[in-house]
Amino acid sequence: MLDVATARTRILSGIVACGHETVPLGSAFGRVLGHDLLARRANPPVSVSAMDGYAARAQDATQGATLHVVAEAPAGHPTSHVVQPGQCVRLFTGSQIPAGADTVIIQENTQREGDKITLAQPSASGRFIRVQGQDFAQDTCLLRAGTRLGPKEIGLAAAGGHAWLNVARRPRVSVLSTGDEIALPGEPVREDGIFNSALFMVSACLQQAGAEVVMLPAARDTTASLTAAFAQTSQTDMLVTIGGASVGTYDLVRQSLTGVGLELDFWKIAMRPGKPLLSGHIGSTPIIGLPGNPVAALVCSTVFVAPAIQRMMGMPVADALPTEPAILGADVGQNDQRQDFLRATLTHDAATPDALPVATPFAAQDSAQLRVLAQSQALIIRPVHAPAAPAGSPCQILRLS
Ligand SMILES: Nc1nc2c(c(=O)[nH]1)N[C@H]1C(S)=C(S)[C@@H](COP(=O)(O)OP(=O)(O)OC[C@H]3O[C@@H](n4cnc5c(N)ncnc54)[C@H](O)[C@@H]3O)O[C@H]1N2
Ligand code: MOO
Repeated sequence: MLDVATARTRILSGIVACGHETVPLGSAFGRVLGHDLLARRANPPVSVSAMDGYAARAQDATQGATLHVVAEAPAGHPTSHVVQPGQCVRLFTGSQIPAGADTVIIQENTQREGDKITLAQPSASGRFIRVQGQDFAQDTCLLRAGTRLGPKEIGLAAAGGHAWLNVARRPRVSVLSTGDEIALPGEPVREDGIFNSALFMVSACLQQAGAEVVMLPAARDTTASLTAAFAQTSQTDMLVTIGGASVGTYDLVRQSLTGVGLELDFWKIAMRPGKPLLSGHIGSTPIIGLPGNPVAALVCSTVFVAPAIQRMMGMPVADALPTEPAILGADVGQNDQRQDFLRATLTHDAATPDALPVATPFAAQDSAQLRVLAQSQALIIRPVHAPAAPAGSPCQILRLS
């Protein structure tokens, strides 16, 4: 069976980036920048006050000095007055610093009487002034191509004067669950029926990665039903199936996909959970067949499918899994020929906050146990044939979001 690292590399190597489109800034959250973004102008565009107070010449702003208030310049209403010796201009946070002034005296440090202020403290040159371009100069590269746009990146793009952004098109991913026993939550369900947790869980994982997900109605365990469902997916950038991937008589996904032109890359990998994973393509469309056990479906989505979607959007995704070091919180036994991904909690020792997190595996590791999965913050990765390891040993983890 193929090892996990090779399977991931092979899946990612078959991914081609989607094209770009231009979207309004207000719709750009979560998207990935197509080009480097340069500042259209400096921020701040002129030197402004960081406080409510008075602009003056620092050499006049000595303790006990009295200055003449000659103008008022609210933010958005600059004055053309040039500050002369003995003068000051009343201004507010964000007001442009008038010519001639090089310091701001905060109003708490002044006593005002009519058009005169007396200073309780001196104010040095440059004090409380945000100089032009303090944040960034015009044409500074604010964000690199491939950056995912979260709230702070959106704010930076706005500050740089961008109303529209060139972003990667969101890959459209069809997600098809299979199985005669599967019912949608809320639907009338047979006594032996199983709610379709994997469809919603996998779809959420892929949406989090940036995909536009099309959830198809579940296919029955027949070649005819599966083939009819595949016919609905022609306008898709990727097809992800759930279930029917194993060796049972009614596990018909692989055969049915072959009937509609699947070129299989691999089927079955040395992974637990996730053994019957299938990868290939129909024409230029990547096809991933996830195992039906819902925990296996999510673990495989996290390890293989979400990074493939991120690569389609031009994000930098390494072939290697983004693992981190941790300390085992419980003894673990010897591993067999499948790389294990143990559901685990993560805790941090408050006494030694710089220490590695402690990853404690749940005793229950069945790949149908969604409650254990929901309580897990990470997967402990146990290499193939790893020897037994006691609590306190180093280990590698993959964080779950
Ligand atoms: N003889 C063998 N049996 C199995 C093997 C094997 O190697 N030899 N592999 C096991 C492994 S590992 C897995 S994982 C499962 C995967 O099987 P399938 O991909 O064929 O999945 P199904 O048989 O369709 O379903 C398995 C299990 O998951 C439930 N399920 C399916 N879809 C959903 C869904 N959308 N939401 C929630 N639950 C779902 C289904 O009811 C079954 O209980 O095969 C093992 N067997
Ligand atoms: O992938 Mo399966 O869940 O290993 O049992």
